[in-house]
Amino acid sequence: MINGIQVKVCGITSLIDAEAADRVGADFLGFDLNPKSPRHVPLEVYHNIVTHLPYRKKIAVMTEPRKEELRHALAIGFSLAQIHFNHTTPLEQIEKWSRTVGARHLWLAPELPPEMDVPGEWLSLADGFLLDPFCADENTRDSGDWRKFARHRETHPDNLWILSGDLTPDNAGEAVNKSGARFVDVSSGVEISPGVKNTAKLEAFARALRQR
Ligand SMILES: O=C(O)c1ccccc1NCC(=O)[C@H](O)[C@H](O)COP(=O)(O)O
Repeated sequence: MINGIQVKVCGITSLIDAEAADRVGADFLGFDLNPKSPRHVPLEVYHNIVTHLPYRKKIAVMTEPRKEELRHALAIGFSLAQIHFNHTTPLEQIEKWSRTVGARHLWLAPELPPEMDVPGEWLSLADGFLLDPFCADENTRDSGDWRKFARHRETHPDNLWILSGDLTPDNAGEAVNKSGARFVDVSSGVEISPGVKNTAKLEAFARALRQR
């Protein structure tokens, strides 16, 4: 927790990076299990890392997983699964993911078009939602997308709302202040290359949250 904000550092691929994230105050560490991701972490490496950091919450980051993959992730010690999926995914599929691990072990990270809100029928299926409120147009970022995050958080306080997507040391303070987020997720904004974190950027990110 940094200045009242919970932090997840995602895309951890090494013990060095896990320890650096831990030192700056990350509450959650995200491990990408998608083999196609440049941040993919093989399970042997994951096991080696968590042996040294057993007390941190570990998130399995997955893209539209099969039921068996999801079940396996929880069985080998991940605290919960974060599923990335397209907004057109049928409700029955999301219900299956939820039934497989239980809503309290599930975060959903839907790719939503800017004009689309999280559908009401998804809310009971997962504890948390990652909402990426950034949009291509810099000019509308301030007025539209921060409000979208804030609106979800205020309207549905029983869910955990996690601000994610393109957060950096430069924009984290403003992002939190304008969105009202109490939980942020950062990955590429604290890297020197995909899957390799940078201690100075992690420290700068933490400083931005402390000084906001
Ligand atoms: O990081 C990836 O390569 C990735 C690939 C496929 C699905 C999800 C992926 N990453 C998720 C995350 O890193 C974070 O949870 C989050 O979306 C923030 O990422 P960033 O915008 O890089 O801060």
